[in-house]
Amino acid sequence: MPVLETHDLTVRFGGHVAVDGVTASFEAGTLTAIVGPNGAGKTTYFNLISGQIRASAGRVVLNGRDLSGAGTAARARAGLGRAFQLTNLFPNLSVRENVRLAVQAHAGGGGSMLSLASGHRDWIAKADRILAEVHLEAAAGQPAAALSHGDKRKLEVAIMMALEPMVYMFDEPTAGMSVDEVPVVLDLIRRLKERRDKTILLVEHKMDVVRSLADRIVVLHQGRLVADGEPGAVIASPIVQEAYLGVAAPAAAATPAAPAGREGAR
Ligand SMILES: Nc1ncnc2c1ncn2[C@@H]1O[C@H](COP(=O)(O)OP(=O)(O)OP(=O)(O)O)[C@@H](O)[C@H]1O
Repeated sequence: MPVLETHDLTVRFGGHVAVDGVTASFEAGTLTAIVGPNGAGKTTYFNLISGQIRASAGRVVLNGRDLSGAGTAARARAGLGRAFQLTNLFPNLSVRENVRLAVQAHAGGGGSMLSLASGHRDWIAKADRILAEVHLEAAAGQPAAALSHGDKRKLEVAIMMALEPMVYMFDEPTAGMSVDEVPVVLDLIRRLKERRDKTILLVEHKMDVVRSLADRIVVLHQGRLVADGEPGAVIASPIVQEAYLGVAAPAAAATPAAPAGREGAR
């Protein structure tokens, strides 16, 4: 059974259909890259899945459960994890405390004083394990606000890992990062993928990143799903060739809205 499904997912902004009847399903242990020209509807599709915006029509189903009427918090509790919202961080708390709070929230941290005390040790131990995984252990005692942009992103991934979602959604994970920070974040995503039990969705403009990480590519164009499949076949398809590589598509194919090679500007 797929972990996540969208059925005919659609949103209209005034007369503009930003996401138009997108039906797709995503299995555990797979990383799907969602690509398309600027304005194709990729971020809006993410917003519809995570509940940031309400669909005009269609459904979002997680593990067989229809979440279409649920808000963002309920969707997060149900197992949808979205990275890089930046609102997740407590800037004045330490890096470790930020992760510990997420571990505790996931554990449902209540109970007696005794269980709270032992729970607290376990939560910190788990927070430290996660910080080691994302290579932030050396910064554990620093306030979150003191971190570099790249390290903040790692901390956000750590917080998301602490919440143990079923689905990880990354919207341009390397945007705004320095050259030396990029491989660290990509390595994090690669290691999440290697666990084989998570469903990962990645919006990404850089085709080299997509090629190196994706098991599958979904192409959106003017809000519609226009290609979906194994990376080699999708990258070779006329619509992707034209949108990303500047090769003219046959007359029958739709014309992408963005100039060729636009992703290279990111
Ligand atoms: N809240 C909104 N109100 C009105 N129009 C919107 C809103 N959000 C997105 N849009 C429009 O919907 C379309 C899809 O936008 P979206 O940001 O999802 O595209 P994208 O594929 O993520 O683009 P990019 O690659 O540039 O980030 C665009 O035309 C955008 O202007």
